[in-house]
Amino acid sequence: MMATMSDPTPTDAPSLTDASVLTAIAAWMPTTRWYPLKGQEVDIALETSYDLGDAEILLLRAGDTLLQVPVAWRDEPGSSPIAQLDGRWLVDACSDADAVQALLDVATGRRSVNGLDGDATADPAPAGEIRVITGEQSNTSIIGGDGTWIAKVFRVVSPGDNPDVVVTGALTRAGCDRIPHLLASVTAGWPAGDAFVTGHLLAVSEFVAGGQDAWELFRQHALATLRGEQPGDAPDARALGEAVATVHRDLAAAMGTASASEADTLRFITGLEQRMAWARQEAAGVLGELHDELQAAADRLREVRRLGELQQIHGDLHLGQVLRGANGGWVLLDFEGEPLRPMHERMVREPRLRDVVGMLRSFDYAAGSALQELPDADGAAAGDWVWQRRAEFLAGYAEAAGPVDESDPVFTALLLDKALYEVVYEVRNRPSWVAVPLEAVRALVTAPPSPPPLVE
Ligand SMILES: Nc1ncnc2c1ncn2[C@@H]1O[C@H](COP(=O)(O)OP(=O)(O)O)[C@@H](O)[C@H]1O
Ligand SMILES: O=P(O)(O)O[C@H]1O[C@H](CO)[C@@H](O[C@H]2O[C@H](CO)[C@@H](O)[C@H](O)[C@H]2O)[C@H](O)[C@H]1O
Repeated sequence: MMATMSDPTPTDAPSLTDASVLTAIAAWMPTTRWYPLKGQEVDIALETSYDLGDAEILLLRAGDTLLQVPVAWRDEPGSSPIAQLDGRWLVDACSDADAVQALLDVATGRRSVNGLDGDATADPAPAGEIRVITGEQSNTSIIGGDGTWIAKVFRVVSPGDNPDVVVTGALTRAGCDRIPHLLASVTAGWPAGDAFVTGHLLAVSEFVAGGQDAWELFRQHALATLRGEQPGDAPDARALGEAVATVHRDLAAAMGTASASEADTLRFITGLEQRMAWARQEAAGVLGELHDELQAAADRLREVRRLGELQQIHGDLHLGQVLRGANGGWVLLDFEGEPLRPMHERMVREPRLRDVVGMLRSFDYAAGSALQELPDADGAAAGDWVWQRRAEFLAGYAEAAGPVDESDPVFTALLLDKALYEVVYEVRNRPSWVAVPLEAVRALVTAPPSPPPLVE
């Protein structure tokens, strides 16, 4: 049973193991943006919990997935109530300033909690008034310390290192100036069968004040273009290419590189084949119509011969992971990798092209989402817009890191791999968006990408 910081006396609220509490949480989770199992029938069970005094971190087993749900009992519903039970409010602790302070104290080592370890390289300011980000997010991020830091609560928890802590930590130590530096983190331990495993729960980073979301900047420009307005200069995709190349250079310096062996290449092809099979199974309802084309594309994967240099990459690079700082420079966020990829696969060295195609897919998404909003707009104009951004980005990347060979089978294979992943992501999270990556898959398996004809 829990008590609040303002009222430390025991309460009459039900205990966490009470069926009514889990039932309430199970009903609430699918209403959140971060819940990754929407539309699936899964039983929810309490795996373990950590007592923060005025709040509690729950690790809930939902099918094969372990979910982090910090909660608190309060007298008032606050801004994110889960349920009223026996006269008290069970609330989402991520929206509760006292509970967020407790999480921060664990990260900085000021509060010791059985089963949790904090690790801080700086001394973040007290939480104060907090603000929870409301956006397209797989996790939950909270801005605190008078807008000086942002704490990310990892919603899906896995045994092993989370690259958002380890990779951002390595880039921070290397002094990379294209990322917000990592300030602190929390690791948890829990029993798993006969073993005892650990995994990251939280990362606290510098907050990029006045940062503008690259996704919104590019999407708004695409929208204005499709509306036939004079949109002005597009956001600087060339500088974005340079920024990505800089982070790749810093990652290589901080975490090393390796020349791909034949075994690496084979593993890479097998990985792509397995991901394609996974996507075709997970999104059978929408990918079924492309059965023959996907089969032929799977056969073409065997054309991949040389992977070149491998290194730690971002792993899920898209415009939503980029901010334009107050000084106009681009900053890359969220090194967690793809949320649908098992954690142990996310710190495997990869070709840098995977990040490059992630960004190219994102320009396509920006135009695709603009077309969804303006269904009568000119599809060819949207295509031109994408090709311009793509050319600018690749030119900037090439300037800092050397040219990208778009005819390389690795490039084509990774583009298709990303689009297939996106189809599964949208089926699970945003079914009304699925047409955007599905059209990309269709185009990639029916005709290779080629630029629009030059206008005389
Ligand atoms: N360091 C930061 N400074 C400012 N805003 C940030 C920072 N980190 C994240 N954000 C904002 O929060 C959003 C979600 O963060 P992100 O790390 O991508 O979460 P998720 O892994 O859940 O997708 C970003 O798109 C950005 O708008
Ligand atoms: O940012 P996350 O790590 O949570 O990434 C996941 O969610 C993204 C959406 O929020 C998803 O990205 C896809 O949609 C974006 C527009 O919202 C678009 O810019 C990306 O290109 C597209 O892949 C990402 O794939 C998923 O892993």
